[in-house]
Order: sequence, then structure tokens, then C-alpha cells
Amino acid sequence: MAGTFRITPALWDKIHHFASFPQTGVSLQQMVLFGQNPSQGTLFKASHFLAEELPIRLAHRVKELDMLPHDLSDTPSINKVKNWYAQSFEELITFPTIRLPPKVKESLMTSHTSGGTQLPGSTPNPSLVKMFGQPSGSNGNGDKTKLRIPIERSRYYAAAPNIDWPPEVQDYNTRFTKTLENIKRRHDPTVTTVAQGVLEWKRTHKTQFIGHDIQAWLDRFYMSRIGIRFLIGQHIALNTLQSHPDYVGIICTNTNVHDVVHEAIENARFVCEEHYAMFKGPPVQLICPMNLAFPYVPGHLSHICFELLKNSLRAVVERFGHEHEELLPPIKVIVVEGKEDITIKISDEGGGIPRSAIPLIWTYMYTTMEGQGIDQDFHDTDFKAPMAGFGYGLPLSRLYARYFGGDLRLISMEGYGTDVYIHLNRLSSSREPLQ
Ligand SMILES: Nc1ncnc2c1ncn2[C@@H]1O[C@H](COP(=O)(O)OP(=O)(O)OP(=O)(O)O)[C@@H](O)[C@H]1O
Repeated sequence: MAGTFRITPALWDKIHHFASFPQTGVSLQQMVLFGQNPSQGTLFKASHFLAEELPIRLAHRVKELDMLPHDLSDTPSINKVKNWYAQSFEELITFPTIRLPPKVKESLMTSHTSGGTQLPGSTPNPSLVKMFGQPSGSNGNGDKTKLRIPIERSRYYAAAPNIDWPPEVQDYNTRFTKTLENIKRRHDPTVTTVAQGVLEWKRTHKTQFIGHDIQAWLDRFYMSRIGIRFLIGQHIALNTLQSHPDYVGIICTNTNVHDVVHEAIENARFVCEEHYAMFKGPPVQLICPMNLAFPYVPGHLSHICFELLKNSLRAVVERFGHEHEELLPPIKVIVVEGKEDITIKISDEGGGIPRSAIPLIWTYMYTTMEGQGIDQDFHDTDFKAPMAGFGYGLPLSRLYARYFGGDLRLISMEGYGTDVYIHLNRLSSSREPLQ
């Protein structure tokens, strides 16, 4: 039953063991190349990569959730989240492996270089190496250090040979995908529950502010969550969705920036109109080449744009009021493609932010929206789309931008307005920033 999970001493040992291995980052490019037209053999290799990598990432988080500064770990909500991570960890390390006929095993181990694509070798996971027969805890050179196994020995080639994969391979893929779906669902309310934990902590400690150490942990924790959910979401999509010429899992190889930004504008204006009971929200001008496209996760991009546009719309409405809708100054969105980056600039005339508040806007739970915030009884599974009030919009959007090697910057001109720059790395070769 949910909520009754307990971390046994034996499980703690495993968690500490796995947390002693480094996490292995992947890049968008690798995921695209790896997931193109996957066979059951390729999906099996991807399962294997995740079955090694996810427990390592989860173990790092459990350990950290248990050792947070200033007694934050003692709050009931943080404890709940820790148990979710530990339970998912346990499900993955106890996931039944399969015995493969030697010929199939050999096919999976063979280098098939057409396309030459591989996921990086994650640090060998002692509970899984039996499937491929790699020595436990070894770096492949015979010494028992925890070094990554040499890259030649650890490649999972996308181009798995063209053989008839036995039914047990497909069966394994189906079961593993189901397990990942359950895990993903379990962790849906993580952001709100952690936020709840920080609020509980603030209440107990009678403080309004979180220190640098907690802020840094939240950045690390949410960044890691983005990564874990990207890997899981990608795997589920590869295993369950019909193939589409523009999609590899949840990555759209041809993400049309104009379309995504346009949709975000419409959605943000809709929320603004509902919130302020306006007939028409402030106008938004979009200047963007219609055919500008690049590989990205459209969900990430629309999340970032939606959050920033909501901020700008709110600032404009709160500065000028909503009686004279036709007089509101437009928000300008300009999208430009450079060699390295695609940059989206969102400029509003909403009056800007005082310089003294600039360091605060990147902290979690800083908001100037009154009467909002997550209260004690907040049970929603994730943030719905209210106008504002959690104080998560900016810091989380920056993490999404950074996840694939981009960034988010804000420049305010107090008394006039704010410019926000979303930098998106169009080369898509940078690896996840994991810590
Ligand atoms: N374009 C802007 N103009 C003026 N102030 C802004 C702008 N963008 C952000 N801010 C200020 O920064 C604060 C934090 O923004 P952030 O997006 O992180 O949270 P929020 O909008 O208050 O809540 P939510 O998490 O629901 O988005 C806002 O409450 C607002 O005071």
C-alpha cells in the first residue's frame, strides 16, 4: 500500500553501494540517433542501459534526501518523497532478468556500426551484469575499481542485427516499460510534495527564506528529476508509440519553434484572460521564421515559454490595469537562429523588477503574487496552470533550458519592463548536467 514503504537496513546498504557509482549523462543527439527505428534488440539494450543507470541516479537522490541540511529531511513530505525514490530503486534492482540463448546474447554484444550509435556505457551495475556476463565491479581490465568500463566494452549499439528476436526479448521490454510507467506515475507529485516539505520546514523554523545550501540542493534535485523523467518518458514512448517521421520517442527532430511559441502564447493569454476576467489579454507579437526547426523536446520548450509569457502578461496587466484592454502595450517575442544557439527574447513593458529582488527571483517559492502558494492541504498531482503564485516558474524554466545545454537570462529595467532570453543549444550534443 502506498505510504507504508519502509527502507530496510539491507536496502540502505544497496542504496549506498549504488550511490557510490557516478551517474552517466546522455545528450539529445545520442538519444535521437539511438532511438531511430529501434528493433526489439535495440529496445532491449536501452532497457538494459536504464536498468543500470536509473538505480544509480535514484540512489544518489535517496542518499541526499536523507542528509539534507538544517533538518529538512525530517519533514513528513521530504520523507514521503525519499520513500518513493527508494521504492522505485528497489523495483528496478529486483526487476527479473532473463536468460538469453547464447546466440542472441552474442548478437546483442556484437558491434554493428551502421549508424555507429550507442548510448554511453553506464557504470556497470552488479545486479545486472549477469545478463551480459561482465565481471561485477570491474572496469573490464581486471582491477576492481569503480571506474567506468572502457568504452569499447560497454557500447550498446543501436544497429542491433537484423535477426528474429525471440519472444522473451519483447516480453522483457513490455514488462520493463510497465514498471517504468508505474515509477513515473508514483513520482508525478514530487515537485509539489518537495515544495510542501520546504514549506513545512519554513513553518517550523519560522523563516521566510531558504539558504543557499537548500536552494542549491533544490536545483540539483529538480535537474536530476528532469533527467530521470526524460529518460523514462523517452523509453516509454519508444516502446509504446507508433513511429512518426518527425519523432524519436518524445524528441521531435523537427520542432518548429514558431508553432511551439505560438501555442504557448495562446495558452498563456487564455490563462491570463480567465484569471483577470478580461475579454482580451495583452497583445503578443511574435517575430520568428516560420520554418525554423531543430531537434528538441517540444514539451520542455512550451513549458518554458508558457511560464515566461504568463509572467510578462501578469506584469503588463498589473501595471496598466485591465479596464482599457486596447491600450495595453504589446509583449514582443523575437526568435533568432545563430550558429550555436536559437535565442528567444521575450520583452514586456510590465515595469520590470527592482534590482534588489533580482537574486530572489531565481529562488524557489519566491513570488509577489499574494494569497497563492501551496498550502497545507495541497494535494494536486502537479502544477496546474494558475496565473502565478508558486514561485517555481523562473527557476524551473531555467533548469529545463539548461538541461539540454541552453540557459535562461533575465534583464530588468525597473520602471519600464523586463527582457528574458531563452538560449537553446541547437547543436544538441551537450550531455545532461548531472551532479
Ligand atoms: N516579466 C516580469 N516582470 C515583472 N516581474 C516579474 C517578471 N517575471 C517574474 N517576475 C517576478 O518574479 C517573481 C517570481 O517569478 P516566478 O515565475 O518564479 O514565480 P511566479 O510567477 O510568482 O509563480 P509561478 O511559479 O506560478 O510561475 C514573480 O512573482 C514576479 O514578482
